[in-house]
Amino acid sequence: MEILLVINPVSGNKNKDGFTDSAKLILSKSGLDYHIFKTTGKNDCEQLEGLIASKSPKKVIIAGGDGTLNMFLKPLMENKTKVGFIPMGSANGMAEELNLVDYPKRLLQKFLDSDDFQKLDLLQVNGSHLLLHLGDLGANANLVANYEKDGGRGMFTYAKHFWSEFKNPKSFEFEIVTDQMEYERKGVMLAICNGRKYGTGIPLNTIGKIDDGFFELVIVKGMDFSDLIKATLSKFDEDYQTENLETIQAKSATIRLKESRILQIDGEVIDEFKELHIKLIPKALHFIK
Ligand SMILES: Nc1ncnc2c1ncn2[C@@H]1O[C@H](COP(=O)(O)OP(=O)(O)OP(=O)(O)O)[C@@H](O)[C@H]1O
Repeated sequence: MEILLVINPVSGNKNKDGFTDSAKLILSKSGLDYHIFKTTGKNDCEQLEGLIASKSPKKVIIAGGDGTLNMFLKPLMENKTKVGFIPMGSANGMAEELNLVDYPKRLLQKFLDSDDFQKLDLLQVNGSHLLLHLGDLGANANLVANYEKDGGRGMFTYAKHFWSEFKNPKSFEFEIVTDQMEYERKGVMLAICNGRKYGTGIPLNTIGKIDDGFFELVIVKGMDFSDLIKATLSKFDEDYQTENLETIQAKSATIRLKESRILQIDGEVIDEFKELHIKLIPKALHFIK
């Protein structure tokens, strides 16, 4: 089979009926053999593994949020499948990173037409969780966890939790041992970056590249209102600098915390951890350009 189109019908609280109809039209016109798989929220990864095994699709194109793409990283990596991603989530950090800012229909057409691909690095955390874009411990992970627990959704709920977490973030101590150096540090947040920016466009570091064979640990030592303003404005100005950030580049690292903290990866809460072992897997995902 040529094309497997995966659609998360609930990501970003966006109705995908219109997109699904347009996609069927585009795929039929292309004359390519295709199948559409709508995720259900249950055993989706196993389902995709089954579809890859039975139908051997040349390309898998995923429409959803960053969490949807993350769910399928393992089989996509293991099968060296060519992947396209149509950002239709709430935060869309990957869209910022990979410049996927076109209309969904146009992105679909681009992925159908192109055979060119770029090999992206992935990070493996504690031997099992894969990270494509960004993860963190501390203030932002707490924000993601509280937002997920809250019955409400949308900007207002997000703003409420953002404010309660970031107005007075609590710092914590940790030790980092990379393939190069050892560090003892304290901060309100420790970010694990394969890329550079949050979905809001707020950059965490200026050196990260998603295919350079390195990842970056960014220690946010403190955060005040002027930092947030500077970070937001820096969307337009890459010269964002603050003494509150320290960037450590590595190929592998162990992080030891004094107390367990929540870890979020690509916008999804994973669990609480006291120790993290991070390893870069170079050129693991074949991403259609
Ligand atoms: N049909 C479905 N019903 C309920 N949940 C679903 C369904 N399909 C997938 N999911 C769940 O959706 C989550 C992934 O959503 P995703 O993160 O892509 O969207 P989002 O949170 O709206 O976007 P973003 O990550 O960009 O903020 C996974 O936890 C997955 O299990």
